[in-house]
Amino acid sequence: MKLQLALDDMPLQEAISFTKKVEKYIDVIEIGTPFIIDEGVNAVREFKKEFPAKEILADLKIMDAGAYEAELALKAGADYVTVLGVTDVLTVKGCVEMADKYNKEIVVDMICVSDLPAKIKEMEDVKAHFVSVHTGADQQAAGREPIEDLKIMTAHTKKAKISVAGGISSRTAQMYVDLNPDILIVGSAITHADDPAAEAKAIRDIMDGGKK
Ligand SMILES: O=C(CO)[C@H](O)[C@H](O)COP(=O)(O)O
Repeated sequence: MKLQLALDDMPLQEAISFTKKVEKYIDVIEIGTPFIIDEGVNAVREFKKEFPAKEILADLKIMDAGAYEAELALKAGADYVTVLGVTDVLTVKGCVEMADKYNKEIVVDMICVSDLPAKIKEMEDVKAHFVSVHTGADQQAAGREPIEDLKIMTAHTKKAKISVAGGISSRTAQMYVDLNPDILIVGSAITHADDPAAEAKAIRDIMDGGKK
């Protein structure tokens, strides 16, 4: 199981300095959607240069022009690019074909997907590499969390790898780890912590005590 750090709300240089404080606990660095809106795919390029041993996810949340947009991030050095599950399957297909060309992977963000089992099947039919449970920031503010969707996801996914995001912290990580996703995604619990390294270590320790 990998730990993905989501960087959403820091400028580039601050995000690089921040990541140095927690890098030993994490496997994947996510250039989050607000971050990439602010800095562009150049942030992917800069992070790949600074952290060559880490995998980089570009959280583009692609909605159209799948192949073209995915290639922008893949060319910049992304190991993973996200596309939205709510979009047309043709867009996902375009992303997957482009990622395969680069030998990289597409993560389908299932935010706002209402029929998860049907969408999982559709995504697996086009050979999406990952399906990702996601309770968004606005949904979290209304008291929602991703645990029930992760249970549905693990029950219905046959081939794709699974990641999960949405307000996960050291307080809640165990119940997600128990469901054995391939990637656990944590953003604000680490980036907004009083002691980010301690929070990242606490989550890593829970993961290392769980299934790998
Ligand atoms: O994709 C995102 C927001 O759209 C976040 O990066 C993701 O939800 C992880 O952050 P947090 O742990 O704070 O929820």
